[in-house]
Amino acid sequence: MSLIAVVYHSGYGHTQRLAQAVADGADAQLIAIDADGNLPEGGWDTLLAAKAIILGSPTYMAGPSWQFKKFADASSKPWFSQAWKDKLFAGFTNSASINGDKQITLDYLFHLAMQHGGLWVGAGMMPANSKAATRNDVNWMGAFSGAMAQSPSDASAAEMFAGDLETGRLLGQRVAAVAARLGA
Ligand SMILES: Cc1cc2nc3c(=O)[nH]c(=O)nc-3n(C[C@H](O)[C@H](O)[C@H](O)COP(=O)(O)O)c2cc1C
Repeated sequence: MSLIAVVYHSGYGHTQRLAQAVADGADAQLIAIDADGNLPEGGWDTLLAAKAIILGSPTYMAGPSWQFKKFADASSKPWFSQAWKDKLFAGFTNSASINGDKQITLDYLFHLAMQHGGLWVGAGMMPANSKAATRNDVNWMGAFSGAMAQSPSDASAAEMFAGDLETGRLLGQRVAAVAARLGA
């Protein structure tokens, strides 16, 4: 089975929970970017070995956190040799507002993957946008380029919406399925 890595930052635990759901769906290895923007020992080696890299960050001030951006800038080292070329990539984000400019974060993750010569796997989920839709439905925010989650500003990570976690799990599952189909 392909090695899939989920590399993410989370300041307060919400994106961490979403990352865990994505990793569960992909049977992936989790790599947490720490509070100083650094990877744990062996993190870069795992990313190099991975067939697919799933990127995750909370949306802070209309973009990824600075810790995630520090990781992204440090990935200029594998970029120089295009060491991540042709890997599969996907992305997810979480923020307090329903919109909150989450799309900008997903777009950033997409463009980072493109700089690395990667192949992007989108959400591939229909939106839950009927009158009957609730926040516990899969893809209730109707994101197509990745998984979005909303954590109200006064909600703990333990209170995250089941639909968002399931959306993350399904994104991970899709990346694993695409990797298997490509024989990656
Ligand atoms: C510095 C900072 C900036 C934020 N900017 C946004 C934002 O632009 N849009 C939004 O909807 N929420 C914003 N939030 C709220 C976070 O996205 C939200 O609390 C999220 O659940 C945090 O995820 P985490 O627990 O993984 O760090 C911001 C929070 C912080 C601390």
